Amino acid sequence: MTGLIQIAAVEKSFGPVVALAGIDLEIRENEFFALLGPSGCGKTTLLRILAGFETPDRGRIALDGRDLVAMPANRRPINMMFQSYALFPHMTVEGNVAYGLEMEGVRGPELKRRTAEALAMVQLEDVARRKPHLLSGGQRQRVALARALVKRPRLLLLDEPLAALDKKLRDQMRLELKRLQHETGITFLIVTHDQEEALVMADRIALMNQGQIAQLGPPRALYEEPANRFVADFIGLMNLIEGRAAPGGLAAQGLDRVLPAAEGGLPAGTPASLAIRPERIRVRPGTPTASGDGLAGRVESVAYLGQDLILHVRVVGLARPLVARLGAGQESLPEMTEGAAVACEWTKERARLLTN
Ligand SMILES: Nc1ncnc2c1ncn2[C@@H]1O[C@H](COP(=O)(O)OP(=O)(O)OP(=O)(O)O)[C@@H](O)[C@H]1O
Repeated sequence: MTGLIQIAAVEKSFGPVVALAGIDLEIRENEFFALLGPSGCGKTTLLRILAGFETPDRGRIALDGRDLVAMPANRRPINMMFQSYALFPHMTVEGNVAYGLEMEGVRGPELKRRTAEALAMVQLEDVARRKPHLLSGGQRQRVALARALVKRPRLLLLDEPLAALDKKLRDQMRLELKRLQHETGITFLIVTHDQEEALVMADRIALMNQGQIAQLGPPRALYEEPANRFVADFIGLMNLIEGRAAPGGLAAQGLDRVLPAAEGGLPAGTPASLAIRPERIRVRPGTPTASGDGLAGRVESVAYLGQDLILHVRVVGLARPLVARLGAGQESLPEMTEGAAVACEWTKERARLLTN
């Protein structure tokens, strides 16, 4: 895949507030890209800069190698779908979708054909003559999508596109958005604070924190190989145990031993956190063997989540209980009750040492 958008050293402040503190990023042709991060991390600002609603203080942005910052918003081959959808209430669905094309001077059979195509793409042919207030939330969103896609932009910006929908519809629309991206071949850039949404939909994710990119990569890399504590904590559930790097793993604070972890080249003595996913922890009833690596603990709580069981295990000396996720098929489950003595273990390679 080739580069569509190049963002280099982009900075933006609002008075004393630094919204973007130096962003370098390439968005590729035909990819589904997610800007993910907590509220206030700068993702909407970056989206608005791409759309042309804000100007960066410093840095360069190019589309197909051409400077984008100097290009007026309405000349950019970029469309934006707003969180509020911003539909025209007095126009029909069809009218809303056709509007952008009419503004570009498209008329007659071509206007009809392209509008019909866009409506078919989001399965709204049946309600083409209705006004927006007679549509469900999901249908309104499809109109907004059709309106954004009909002009065939090179880049479609989506600002929290699923935020206004209920959970069931949201799950459905995730797949729908992915299908639309695939079918149209248009590059999608979505802004979301919902990590699950980003993991499910995106080809690549830029996880942002305080105006910077904390990690950029495919969902799997962010989940399996978080670059730092912030990423580990933000994506999925993660146990983080504080201590210092030591030969073989982490000399844990509050424990008189080294917990197994891949050292990742950290010199012994460096302050670090051991990161281990709940599904990587094995929990056995009973106490650890003297020679084993297991940590002795007591089950503090048990929660059934359909397929899985989430255990909180209190380990004397550790600041927080360990969270473990067990498949519901395991034989030892009947013994996992509150107060039960258990041993928690993991393979060295499954745990990583992270700094900052
Ligand atoms: N027009 C503005 N004037 C002043 N401050 C702003 C403006 N726009 C954004 N900010 C500030 O810049 C920072 C980044 O905001 P931004 O909206 O980009 O974050 P975000 O990650 O999209 O958050 P959210 O998910 O809450 O929208 C925040 O501290 C915000 O208050």
